[in-house]
Amino acid sequence: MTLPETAGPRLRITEIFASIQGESTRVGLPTVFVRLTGCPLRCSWCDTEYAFQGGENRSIAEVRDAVAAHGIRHVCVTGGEPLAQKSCLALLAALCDAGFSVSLETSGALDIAAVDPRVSRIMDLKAPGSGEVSRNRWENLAHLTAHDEIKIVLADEADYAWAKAQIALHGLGGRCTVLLSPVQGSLDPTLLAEWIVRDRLPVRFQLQLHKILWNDARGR
Ligand SMILES: C[S@@+](CC[C@H](N)C(=O)[O-])C[C@H]1O[C@@H](n2cnc3c(N)ncnc32)[C@H](O)[C@@H]1O
Ligand SMILES: Nc1nc2[nH]cc(C(=O)O)c2c(=O)[nH]1
Ligand code: SF4
Ligand SMILES: [Mg+2]
Repeated sequence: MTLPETAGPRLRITEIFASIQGESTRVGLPTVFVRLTGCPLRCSWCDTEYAFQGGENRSIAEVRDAVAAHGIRHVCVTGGEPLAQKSCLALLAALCDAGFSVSLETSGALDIAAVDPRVSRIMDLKAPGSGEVSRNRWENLAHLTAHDEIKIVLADEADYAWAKAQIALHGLGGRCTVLLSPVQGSLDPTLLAEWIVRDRLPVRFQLQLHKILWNDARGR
């Protein structure tokens, strides 16, 4: 007997929406976002606090079908902290099985080793200005491949100095793409761009494109 499609593990979901990918090397691609509810971190500058609670329970099949209904091949699983829900791993595999090109946005505080290798993992390293630097799971670095990306979000010049030191210490530029992104309204993007060029950093400068297009609107 086959189980109904709504059986099995359920995930707490804040929203599923179509937009333009605003971050990572996939920037600009039409993408469906699946935002999982809840996060064990509290980054001082988090722009998605509305995902800390609430949401609705959905089965993996329901999420997959809701994604498919948008008719877009790129999917970004984000949050909140997606890996804080155990069933996220099964969701990522199910989305890959369904033929989507899948990326995952994750804080870097949880183990990324069991994520399906077809998924591009966009992993933050939390800088001191986030207030969560102690949560970085440094063991994760060993699991990253050229298919993944590291993102460091910078609140100020001290965060930039920290990022520069970590890039050198861990040879981050040789592992995968390293994205440096300013906290909007906190660090002047032009200054960050100039520091990167001055220091010849092996990184990719990033602005959150969706905020340029839609400001801080929810579901964009
Ligand atoms: C909302 S988080 C969700 C995924 C996961 N919890 C994480 O931190 O990667 C998605 C991405 O948005 C970034 N982000 C959140 N608030 C930001 C802000 N104010 N400025 C720039 N990036 C921000 C995070 O650093 C992360 O890379
Ligand atoms: N357009 C758009 N692109 C994004 N890329 C990563 C996002 C996220 O919140 O993780 C995000 C988001 O919230 N909106
Ligand atoms: S880990 Fe991600 S969702 Fe959680 S507080 Fe930090 S930026 Fe926000
Ligand atoms: Mg966002």
